[in-house]
Amino acid sequence: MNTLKKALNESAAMRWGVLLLVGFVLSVNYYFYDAFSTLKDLLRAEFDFTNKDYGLFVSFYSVPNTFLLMAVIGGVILDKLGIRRTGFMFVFFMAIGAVLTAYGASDYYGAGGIGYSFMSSFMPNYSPELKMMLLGRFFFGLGAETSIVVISKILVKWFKGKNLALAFGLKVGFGRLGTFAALNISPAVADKGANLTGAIWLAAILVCTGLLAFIVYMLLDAKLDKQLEKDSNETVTSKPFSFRDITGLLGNRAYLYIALLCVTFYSAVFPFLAYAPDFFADKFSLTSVESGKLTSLLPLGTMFFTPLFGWLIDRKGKSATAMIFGASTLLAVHLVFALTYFPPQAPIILLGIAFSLVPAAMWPSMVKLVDDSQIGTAYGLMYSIQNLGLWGFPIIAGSILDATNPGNPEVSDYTATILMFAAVSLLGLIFALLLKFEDKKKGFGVELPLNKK
Ligand SMILES: NCCCC[C@H](N)C(=O)NCC(=O)O
Repeated sequence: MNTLKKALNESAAMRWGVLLLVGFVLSVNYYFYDAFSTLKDLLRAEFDFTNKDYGLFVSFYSVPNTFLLMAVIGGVILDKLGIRRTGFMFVFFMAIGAVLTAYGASDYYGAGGIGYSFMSSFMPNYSPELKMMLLGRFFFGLGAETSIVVISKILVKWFKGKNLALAFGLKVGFGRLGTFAALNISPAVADKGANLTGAIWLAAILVCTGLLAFIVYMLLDAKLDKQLEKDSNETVTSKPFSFRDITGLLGNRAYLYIALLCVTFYSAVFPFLAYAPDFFADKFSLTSVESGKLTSLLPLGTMFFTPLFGWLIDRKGKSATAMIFGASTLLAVHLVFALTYFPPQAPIILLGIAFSLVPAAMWPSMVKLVDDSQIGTAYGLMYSIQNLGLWGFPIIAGSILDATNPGNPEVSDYTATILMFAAVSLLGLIFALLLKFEDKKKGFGVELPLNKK
């Protein structure tokens, strides 16, 4: 930099302001993802959604990221086109997807609005409403996952060398804030079905305001680049992308174990969360507002615990042990949910601890396993692998639920479904143990404090 003026990222106020802006984009992303879990019964009543239809809707988020490898490709595009253009494009996709989903659930569309007859013309087993909502969820997912990768890169740009780990922990906290808000606001706005479309439109409008927030961020980003005398194309990697980068990563056993822990652990949490309000409502005879509030204890706890555990792991290390502890707690909680009528508050708090420990330990551990030049590809690949689980398990859960509750009753027995989540958690525990053994054997230093590489 050849100017005496302080660059924007040198100002703490600016850095935390940027975190607030992009944190908001992440919050609305998570809000939309989770806004439907408390509406599951209302979707059944209004649009005749079976459990499998609902599972399909949840899972469509992951279709572009898994089958089109969009999270990996998004990472490569990010390195080529830079933060502003990639971020705008993918947050825009998120907004389009959210609006299409809300449109699919709207009265105007249901009364034969634009696209209704086309959506009625194929696959008659799926309603035109479901098909339009699936299309929306597809675009939303396409934009949402890569926008998380973009936000990670933004944090590195502004916070590298200045509380980066804390910034990452707070970033997860912003995501959980979105989930917490969705679980409380969505059922209240839906008002037992009197305003179902209003609740979905609210979620879509929030995503659109996220796009506005991102545009404001772009102005700051451009100013910072100008100050740092970068060209308008921003930082780009000179190294061309090669598929050998991916095979190389998968050949690293420690990376493979952490990716497999990622897919199994998150598959036993996010798809579970999509069913949790309905599960609690059915098992403990709660209203949708009460079960939404109960489920929201989970993101509420993780909002505070994740930055705290991140801060501890930075200083004390023990990441692999933290992942083992988190995965075993998840397994115990699912067994309690499936097999007992133990009051759910305590297990939910334990689940919150597990759901803070594993993310706080897992994501930063990557710097111990792969070279800095491969971090983007490593995260992108891990997201794509993770999305395979986020795609498959909501459908599997819905299918098990349909099979064990013939006739799509209002109150369902979730025992077999939750036992399936327990089995997935057990796999996660096995991968966490394998990671610890591999780290011990090869000496990556996963157990060491993060600031000592
Ligand atoms: N919004 C729900 C899906 C987010 C998935 C994302 N790839 C992820 O893993 N985020 C990390 C986290 O702990 O939320």
